Amino acid sequence: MARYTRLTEPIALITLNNPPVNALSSAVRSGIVDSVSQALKDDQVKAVVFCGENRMFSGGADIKEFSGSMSGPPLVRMIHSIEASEKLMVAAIEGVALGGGLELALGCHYRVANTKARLGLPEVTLGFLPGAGGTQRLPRLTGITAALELITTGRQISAQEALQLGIVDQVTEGNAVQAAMELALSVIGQPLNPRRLSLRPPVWSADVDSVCEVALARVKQHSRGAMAPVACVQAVRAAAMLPYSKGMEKERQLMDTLFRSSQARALQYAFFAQRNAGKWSLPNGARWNNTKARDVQRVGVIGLGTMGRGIAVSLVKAGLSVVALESDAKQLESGKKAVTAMLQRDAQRRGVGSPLHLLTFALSFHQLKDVDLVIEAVFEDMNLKKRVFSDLCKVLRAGTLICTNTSGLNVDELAKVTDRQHLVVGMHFFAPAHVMKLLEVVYGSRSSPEAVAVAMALGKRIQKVCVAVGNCPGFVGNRMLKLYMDQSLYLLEEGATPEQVDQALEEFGFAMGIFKVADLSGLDVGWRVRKASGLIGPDIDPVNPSRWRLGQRYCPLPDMLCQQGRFGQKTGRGWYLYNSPGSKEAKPDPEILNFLEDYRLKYGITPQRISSQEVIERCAFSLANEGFRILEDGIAAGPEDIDVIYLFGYGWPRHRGGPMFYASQVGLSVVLEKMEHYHRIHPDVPSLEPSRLLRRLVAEGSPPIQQWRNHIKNLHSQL
Ligand SMILES: CC(C)(COP(=O)(O)OP(=O)(O)OC[C@H]1O[C@@H](n2cnc3c(N)ncnc32)[C@H](O)[C@@H]1OP(=O)(O)O)[C@@H](O)C(=O)NCCC(=O)NCCSC(=O)/C=C/CCCCCCCCCCCCC(=O)O
Repeated sequence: MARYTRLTEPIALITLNNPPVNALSSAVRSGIVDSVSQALKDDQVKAVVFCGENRMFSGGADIKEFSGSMSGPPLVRMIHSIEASEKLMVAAIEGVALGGGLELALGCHYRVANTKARLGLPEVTLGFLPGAGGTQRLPRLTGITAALELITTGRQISAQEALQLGIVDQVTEGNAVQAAMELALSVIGQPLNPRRLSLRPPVWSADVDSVCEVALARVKQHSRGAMAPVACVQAVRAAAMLPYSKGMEKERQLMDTLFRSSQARALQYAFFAQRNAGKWSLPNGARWNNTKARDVQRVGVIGLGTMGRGIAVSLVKAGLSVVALESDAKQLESGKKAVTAMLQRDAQRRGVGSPLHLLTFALSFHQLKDVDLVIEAVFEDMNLKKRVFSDLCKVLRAGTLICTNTSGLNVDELAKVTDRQHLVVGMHFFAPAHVMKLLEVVYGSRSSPEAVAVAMALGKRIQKVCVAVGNCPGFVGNRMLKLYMDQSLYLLEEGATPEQVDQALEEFGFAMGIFKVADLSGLDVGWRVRKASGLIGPDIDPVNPSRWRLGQRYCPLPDMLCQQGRFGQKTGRGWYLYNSPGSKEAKPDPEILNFLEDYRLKYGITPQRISSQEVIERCAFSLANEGFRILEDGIAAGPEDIDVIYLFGYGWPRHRGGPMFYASQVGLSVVLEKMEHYHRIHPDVPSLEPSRLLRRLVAEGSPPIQQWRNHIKNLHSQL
């Protein structure tokens, strides 16, 4: 777990050895403590170099240990004794030095990093702070402003930036261990006290208070309701005001509060859920580790509307060769301009060469004949997509995959018009596609495991967080979203205002309330979908539209807004009022309040006082309830996948883990009770009826979320 090597020079090498990321588990810490004591006992050893196996310094403390009882040598004490040692300690950083890994390096007297190394203190993303002295040592090296930024965001930096900030003493193109040894030999015998960061005075300056206030305002705005970033500011402020030992007391106090908090548990769950999503499995037993993905080099993108442009940009940025196709010359020209500009801007920002040579624009399907995979991103219209699919089959090679970028259309129905149903999968990108991290990879009933593997691998290559999901209307994300939207509309009918609902959701942690999101996306989008699905037709009275459609309660409010030309931000009016079309600042609109009052009067609805608690319960629990149905139906492999979709595609606050995790934290019996209560009051909303799986999990004693997969398996085997 930590290997001790006595080198011929007066140097000992301690190699952290805990693949894949050399996390500082209890065994690694024990190994380090033993190795350091061995070095200290050896009179010939004048210096110790720390490094990591496989050119990976350390990914930090072992996150898995946080959910159990912590044992082994405490990290804080271990690092302190390394720093206090009378022998020279040097960190040789390759790969990453993150969290406790960087804190260990900060305890060393010198730090050398390879140019490709990345350094950071990402603890805030796990719900706590760099609690092994990081909040006190880093500001003493970089000053308070840089330390605040790094610790409150968890941003990883390059070795070069670390050098500029004074975090490392030397950067080398070559082997960091070799460079660290050379540095050690050149400084052996020099006094160590100036190198011990804990001996440095507080980093006070006259503007500390204002700097911290600005940082506090920033973190409160960026991560609404998250405790850890606020605690990080408080801890760093202590480094500016207090001697090291007092600052460490403050760090410890704050850590004690955060460490077992529900937010920390949620964020650590999210960390593993995200990694777990890549380990996909299909109901037929095919899995990520028993299916090979063949290589994709050349991709066709059909349609250069908003989605197609974003997809093409993502592919090219990842080094793939792209043929982008449009149906008419004018659209092709405007798509070409937009994609080119996006790629050029990005290359400029990142200081890299333009990748435009990877991109070809085309008007004829024949130019797609050599591609390995096609992503169709035309308008969301089944007939149009079917036409494209059958035209494609005339020109593509036999083994070429056809993927459809759809937000909810039936992938099986599309596959049927092709000569290769096994090579058809859905790829549901989120807008803007070059920015949003989520990709739902949708397997149809005939999709081959290999096709899924290829789509998942391609998604990963373009740096998406990919989740494999089954085929049903809306897949996972939009199927759940519909119920969330329905509930928020019913709340308006019953007495709430858009700003009241949004405020409750934003206080819960969403970056934006659902009505603001709807205004941003455009209310006309859903209107078109409802028209296409037969919910709105010529038989509906536009003045007194029915609140009952296809056998259930229906809220016509959004349709009525669209009839007034209120499409959201783009028209300057939607659920909110905007200064001008396209402007982003949403203001409450008195017209909407009157409109809602008239509506309630017209339909004889007595407005109720709706509390924030009811908003959250009806929206969040409805999401989770549908999530349970999705699990029952086998559309998602586990609750973690659903949560990852909500975290990366729908703005669910990360410190609440995801809708399924939130339900598990609130308590499944509470969720069940609430759903029963709301269903009793609203029997005309069938989706409020508690799902079978929720009932079953409660009957089985509400097992922890990590065990739900087993219960689902049992449920399926009994069906
Ligand atoms: C950049 C990475 C390191 C690598 O990325 P990549 O190459 O893409 O690989 P991944 O797929 O992400 O990861 C590969 C596998 O490794 C697992 N992994 C990664 N990092 C860790 C880790 N740190 N611990 C455990 N496991 C890890 C990952 O899950 C993958 O596993 P698998 O293959 O899927 O099975 C990237 O992984 C990355 O960014 N990692 C996380 C980096 C990070 O966040 N580090 C910070 C960790 S936290 C930390 O270091 C904290 C330090 C201070 C702690 C002080 C403790 C004091 C305790 C005091 C307690 C006081 C309160 C007590 C009160 C009470 O008792 O009640």
